[in-house]
Amino acid sequence: MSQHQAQATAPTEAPATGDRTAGHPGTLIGVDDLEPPRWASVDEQVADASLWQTLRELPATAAIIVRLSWATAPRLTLLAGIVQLLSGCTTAFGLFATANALTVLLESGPTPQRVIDSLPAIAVVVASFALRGLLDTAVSAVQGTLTPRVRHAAQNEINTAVAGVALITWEDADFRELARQGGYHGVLATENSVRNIAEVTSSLVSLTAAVVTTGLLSPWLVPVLLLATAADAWAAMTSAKLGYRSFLNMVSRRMRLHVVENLLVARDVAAERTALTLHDVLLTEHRRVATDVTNEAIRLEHRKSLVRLLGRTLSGTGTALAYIVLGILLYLTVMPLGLAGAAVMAMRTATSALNSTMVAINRLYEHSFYLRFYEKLLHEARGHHPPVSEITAPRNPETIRLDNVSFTYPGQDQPALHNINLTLRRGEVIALVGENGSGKTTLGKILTGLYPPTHGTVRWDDVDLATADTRSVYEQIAVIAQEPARWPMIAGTNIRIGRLDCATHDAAWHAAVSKSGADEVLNALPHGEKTVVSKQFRQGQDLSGGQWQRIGVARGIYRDAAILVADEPTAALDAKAEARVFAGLQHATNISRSANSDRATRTTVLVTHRLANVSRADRILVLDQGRIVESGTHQELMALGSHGHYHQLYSLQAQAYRNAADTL
Ligand SMILES: Nc1ncnc2c1ncn2[C@@H]1O[C@H](COP(=O)(O)OP(=O)(O)OP(=O)(O)O)[C@@H](O)[C@H]1O
Repeated sequence: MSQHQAQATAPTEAPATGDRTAGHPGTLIGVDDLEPPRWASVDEQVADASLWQTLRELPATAAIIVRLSWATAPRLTLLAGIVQLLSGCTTAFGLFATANALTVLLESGPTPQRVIDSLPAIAVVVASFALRGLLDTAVSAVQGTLTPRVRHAAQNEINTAVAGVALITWEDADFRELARQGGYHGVLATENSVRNIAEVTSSLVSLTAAVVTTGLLSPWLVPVLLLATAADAWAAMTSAKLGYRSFLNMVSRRMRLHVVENLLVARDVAAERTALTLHDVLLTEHRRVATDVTNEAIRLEHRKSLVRLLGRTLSGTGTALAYIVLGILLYLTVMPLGLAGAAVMAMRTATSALNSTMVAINRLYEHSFYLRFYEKLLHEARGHHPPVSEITAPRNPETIRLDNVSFTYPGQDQPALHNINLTLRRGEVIALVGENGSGKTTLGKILTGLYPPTHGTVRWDDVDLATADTRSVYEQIAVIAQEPARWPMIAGTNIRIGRLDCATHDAAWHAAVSKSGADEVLNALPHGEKTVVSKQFRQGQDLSGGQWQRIGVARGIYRDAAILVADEPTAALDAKAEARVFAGLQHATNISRSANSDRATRTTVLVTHRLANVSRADRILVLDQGRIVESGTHQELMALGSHGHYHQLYSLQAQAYRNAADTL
């Protein structure tokens, strides 16, 4: 039995109610090891890079942040840099001043006199501390203004890049996960990195001052101090690297957890979750994966503790060595006692500055990994933007022509469409029929330019859509989806969302709501079209499936587009509403839809299994396994006789109605 099977059949905490996943070969999802995303395997190379290689990349990380910060608020960035440097310089100055005061205090001679002699030096120390306090306040104020702006800019950059990707990109699960992780961890890392860079700058200045002071007092002390730091640096960076590697190892487990967590709370599966008594199954699966994740987190912490222990031991040895060297210098009278006091203080300051530098560099180093998500997401998203083109799609095209079009979904072996040749003419109502999975929805997306064909061309008049500006294409289309989007807004906006710039109650609005039957839905709502139709809000309410479908149809008609694809627009409608919608769509094809519309007619593509409704279509295309196998009017296709696909499908449906009528 494999380890995974063993995990699946013997979950760590099977509830008393019984573990229904235990009988599965594998897990609830069905496969245990979900393949990690592509970008995670690329990042493994990053996690395996040597410390030196990664250190060398830190300036590049800083550059990303400085660029972003500069682009967001150049003056504020400059100011942040200046106050941070000044604050570091003041610390350095304070250190020199303190060393000076100590040297005077510990010199030989009567104590009262030494105290009096050191007063000016002590005054300088006090002044430097006061200035440091002021500058620290300035640093916080500037940081507090800059950091949220940088985060906002980073989020905006990501949103803009992600919003612009071609529709087909969302078919790629790796990209979706990258968008989720990069959008969260990456943006958070930009904010944190701004702080870290500021910390690194200021602590490096203090560190330099402390090391220089120590070196001036005795150059022998510097190498041992640096040895202590190197050990700390190694420990901090090794532990960051371990953390990142563990994150990558757990990516697919966390994805699985995310899926199960969503299922536990998602409203759209709540009824089935309850009726199928899935709570225990989901909880078991969650516990099983969460146990793996927790064990890994514990293992990681143990490994990190070991690394830290080793680092501390080495760095403690380095510090001890520094004090031994100081003792030897005193013993050999190479260094007078007066200077030794200052040296101790400088060494303590240097150690603390080294520590804070290391902590800051380490944090920056940690965040640099997640900044990669940010950069990678930006890069990938921009790479998936449709090319910019000067060519615009024709308004209200006369013909839509598909030549030898084939289409395969990303990551699939079998094409969903094979070698389609087809011409649609303006004003036609075309019905796409065929069995489940025959390619109807896919064909609708290809001829509207939503998906690019894998082979072949789609032309609107003479313009190849592959060369056209996509926005100009999408402005010409309306899609009534099989399951229309349920926008979490008021009912009216749910209808107008495809043409928000239009007047509120024009002729197009009335046509859309009456042809779709959405008028009845709006009338039944407590606040009419102003009713919030989303349970995401406390005052919101939901609609039935059929009511949503009417809203979806109204939205499609209201869009007033040259090409309308209605994909199963009536699947959830009652018979009366269905007849009304089909009549409405047919009618909407042949009339001018709004007073200010310059289009005479539109092209309508109907995808449906309700064959009684397509008999009046101008042309019916029958698809089978991704190919058009028949084409013609209802009469022509019925004339092909009982061997014809359409004839068979139609007769089956008609027979079902006749049988039902006979039994009454
Ligand atoms: N997003 C997708 N990724 C991969 N394969 C897909 C995807 N969507 C559909 N397919 C596959 O492409 C083929 C055509 O699907 P399509 O949705 O176009 O069929 P359809 O005729 O509209 O089906 P139905 O009548 O059930 O709505 C099917 O084999 C389906 O499994």
